[in-house]
Amino acid sequence: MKQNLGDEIILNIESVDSKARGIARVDGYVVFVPGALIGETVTVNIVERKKHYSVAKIKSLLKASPYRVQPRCEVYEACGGCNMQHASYDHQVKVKSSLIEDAIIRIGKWKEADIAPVIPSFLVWGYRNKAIIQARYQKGKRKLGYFARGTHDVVNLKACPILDPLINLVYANLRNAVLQSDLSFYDEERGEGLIRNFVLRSSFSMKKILLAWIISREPDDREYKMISDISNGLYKDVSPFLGGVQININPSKGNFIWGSKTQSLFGEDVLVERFENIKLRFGVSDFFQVNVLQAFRMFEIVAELAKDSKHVLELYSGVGSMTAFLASFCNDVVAVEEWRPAYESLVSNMTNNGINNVTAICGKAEDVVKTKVSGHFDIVVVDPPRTGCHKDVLNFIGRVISPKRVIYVSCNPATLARDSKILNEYGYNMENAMPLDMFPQTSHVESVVLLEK
Ligand SMILES: C[S@@+](CC[C@H](N)C(=O)[O-])C[C@H]1O[C@@H](n2cnc3c(N)ncnc32)[C@H](O)[C@@H]1O
Repeated sequence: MKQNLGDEIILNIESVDSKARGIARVDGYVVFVPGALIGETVTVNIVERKKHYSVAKIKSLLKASPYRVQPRCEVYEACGGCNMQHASYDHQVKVKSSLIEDAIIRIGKWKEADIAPVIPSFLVWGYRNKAIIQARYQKGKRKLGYFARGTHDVVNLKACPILDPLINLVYANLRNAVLQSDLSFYDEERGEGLIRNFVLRSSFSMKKILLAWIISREPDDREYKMISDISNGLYKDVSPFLGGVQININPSKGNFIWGSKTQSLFGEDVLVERFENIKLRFGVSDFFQVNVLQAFRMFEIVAELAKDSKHVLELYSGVGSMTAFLASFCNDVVAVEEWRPAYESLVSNMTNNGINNVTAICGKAEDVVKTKVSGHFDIVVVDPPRTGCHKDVLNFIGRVISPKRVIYVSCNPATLARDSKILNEYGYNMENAMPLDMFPQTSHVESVVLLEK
């Protein structure tokens, strides 16, 4: 049935998609309803019409799901950060199980995959160790917060309930001080204004925070003094939690956060996270799993799966968190990481932990495998970003080194399904998939998949 913009209709929600949008069908035509849960009956208005689907906004709930709960965050409706706070945590976990099953079976075309239920997170609030706060000048006002869903409009944010409470503490003090100053915020349209972002990272085990000011140009003397004064004030207010403060200059027009020039204002320029006897350092721009307790659980799962292997190739290794676990179970590990600061942390993490069976290589996995990696590997472990593995990486694994086993760690079920299908063409079968909830209150889901020849 054709719907027009603004039409009011009643829908029954059949399922939920990977963006946590309820899905309803009207005469075979799909309607996405953000914020609706499975089993709900809703009155909606059509707000977007495309050739094959529509998007609708809930006007009223005629039948609410028993799993519907009051979102904890006061800006939840507008903010682009979380999309599942309106569902109970048990229900979120069930939805994620069906999302991963759907990706593996529908996109990946795996008929006999053994998919375990999602392992819930230890913490469901206050777990996230990283915040990227946007500072923007919009409609004549300075705003500090997250982007609204699907736009670059900033939603003013005072605190975020999924963040480590220590980050919220530092951010609250920072926010007050910055808004009291007259420092200018970045205007995306004009490419003017000084402050672009604040990045706050935390170490869960050491109770420390790193703060980076991302600014669009060299500050003048007055601006530099204000940044130093605010940072020093913060240092006094939230001591002993603030480990260090840095300034990064990013003059580019794009969305990438980091510029090439970083200067330390004071304190440390790395954090240390500890798990039993392993200590891992990471810099403010390095990748580090955002939910640390759940991440360590995942590394143990990966190391257990890899434990009978002698020679391991690990691609997309970051600062070496998983590498340290793999190295303790296997004879040797070749670890590849593209981002130079993370590679440097990887090298020092291995040395500092007395791990001497890891060869670290800095470069893009798709290039490194063609030029710097050779020899026999029993297992390849990959943990790529959301975009998945480069096709040359999959080709190298499947055709060139052809290990008996591949462990694929993924934060995106769609690219996992796509890549595992390609590996299937190279003769790998999916032995099992173990999803974990690394991102409570959102529809993201992490998985560890074992593929074997
Ligand atoms: C999802 S993280 C995994 C890191 C690590 N396994 C962990 O759990 O901490 C992906 C890592 O791959 C790196 N990366 C992204 N693209 C890459 C590429 N083409 N080649 C090598 N590394 C890449 C990123 O810098 C990041 O450190």
